[in-house]
Amino acid sequence: FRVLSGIVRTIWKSRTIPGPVEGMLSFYGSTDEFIHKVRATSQRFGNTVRIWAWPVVCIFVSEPEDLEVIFSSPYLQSKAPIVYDALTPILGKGLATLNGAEHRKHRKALGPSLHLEILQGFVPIFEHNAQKLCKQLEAYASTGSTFNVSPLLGRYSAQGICETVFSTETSPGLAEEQENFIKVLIEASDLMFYRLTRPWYSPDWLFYFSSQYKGYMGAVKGFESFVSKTLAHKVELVKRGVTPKEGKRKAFLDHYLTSDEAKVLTERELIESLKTLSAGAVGTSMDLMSFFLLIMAITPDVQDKVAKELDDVFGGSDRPIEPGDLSHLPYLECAVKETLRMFPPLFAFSRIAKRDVKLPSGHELPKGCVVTVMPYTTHRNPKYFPNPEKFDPTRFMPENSRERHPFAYIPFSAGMRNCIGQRYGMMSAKIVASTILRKYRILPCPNGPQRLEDFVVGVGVTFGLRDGAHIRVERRLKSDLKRRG
Ligand code: HEM
Repeated sequence: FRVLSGIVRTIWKSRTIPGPVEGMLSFYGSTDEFIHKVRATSQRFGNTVRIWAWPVVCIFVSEPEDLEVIFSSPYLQSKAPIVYDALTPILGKGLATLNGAEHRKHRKALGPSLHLEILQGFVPIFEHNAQKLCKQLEAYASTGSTFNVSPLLGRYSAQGICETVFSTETSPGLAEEQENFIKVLIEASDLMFYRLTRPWYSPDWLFYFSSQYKGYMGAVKGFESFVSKTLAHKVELVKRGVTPKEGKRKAFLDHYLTSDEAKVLTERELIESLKTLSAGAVGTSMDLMSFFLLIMAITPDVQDKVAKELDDVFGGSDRPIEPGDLSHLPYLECAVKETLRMFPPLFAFSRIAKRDVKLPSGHELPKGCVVTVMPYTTHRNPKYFPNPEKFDPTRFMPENSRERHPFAYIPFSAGMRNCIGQRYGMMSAKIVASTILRKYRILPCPNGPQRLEDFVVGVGVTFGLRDGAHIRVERRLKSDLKRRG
């Protein structure tokens, strides 16, 4: 009775918030259309929209003043089980899915092993993997043929996770399992989305009858097996006192296992959080970089400015990128940020309201509703981003962004549940972007999109290009540099 009366109360209290009468059904249709429907809904009903998802009440919030309350209220920090339970078998019971004291414990334990100094040690790893990717591009540059760069970016990110988080080069005999792990990391978003959008498959015994059961469970097992075996090997090395020598780069785990925080999590908890870190990193980074490269292909003026900046820093040389170089690439950084504004890989994320919470916009979030934050709509608010459909990196130049509301731009969320991999993700993206653009000019595919509005996007757990980024590449010549003056 208490559950039922709680549901009725939530529905009753949310009745004044505008929204389509047909609720969730208004988004029914292909996933390509989903994001356009979400935008149309917010254009029609405003920045706070109530969506019935019987019996759940979902409230989309996108006004920065309201978001400030959402990111800071202690009553709005718990993940909605209806969304996150479906992701847990692959994502793990780690940072992204835990709540309250458990969440704080994991955050405190893992945060120090991802601080800036440690990340800077990852630069040569990203650089090396970006060079490997460029070698693969060479074949396409010679023939001028069109290809899908997204799987290569997925591999770049997944390989990066293996080396920066697990330092797999010191884990012999796991090559086959690592390959499987990389495959699952690249496919994780699709696998999780399949189960998330089919709530009737939530119980394992019903999911057993699904056509995806075997593939999904194979992925879950592969993930678990790689993470636990690599961890066991690392723990053994630490016990024997075998740690990377002074001056040699250390992976996340090398730091964590020898740090004061190492005893905070049990082995099981660490395995779960490692799964979360890995699954959280790859799909998002692959989507971000796919959008970025496709945008470069269709905005040659922006691409030229990025290339000019790279030439200024590297002088047309082949020298490897160093940590210090990254702060001298402000325009590249702005272009990556603008990509995240227009196409935030996590276009939405949710919390459950533990109490009624009043928002500055005047609406009240009733206890029990699912609060959904929508970076995709927030980032298209013309009050903060005039002409929002235009790709314009200069929006993020300090002189143009200083006065902007801090919660008008939230690709990595904000507050105590913001993305723990934000700096990692930006660094990895800037390194692969700069390595590619130093060597190659990106061109659009003749039959593919020539304008941003032609992009065919698809929604999964992350938001990406439905068919990947199909591009062509051309080797940059020294004469390009001179021509641009
Ligand atoms: C570059 C692309 C990335 C984007 C756009 C992104 C975005 C986000 C967002 C919006 C959240 C909040 C999600 C929510 O509240 O449900 C989040 C959380 C998280 N992200 Fe990222 N992320 C990226 C890369 C990464 C990377 C590289 C890692 C790991 C190295 C990572 C690990 C995590 C984790 C563990 C959380 C959960 C944090 C918590 O709840 O305390 N992400 N990310």
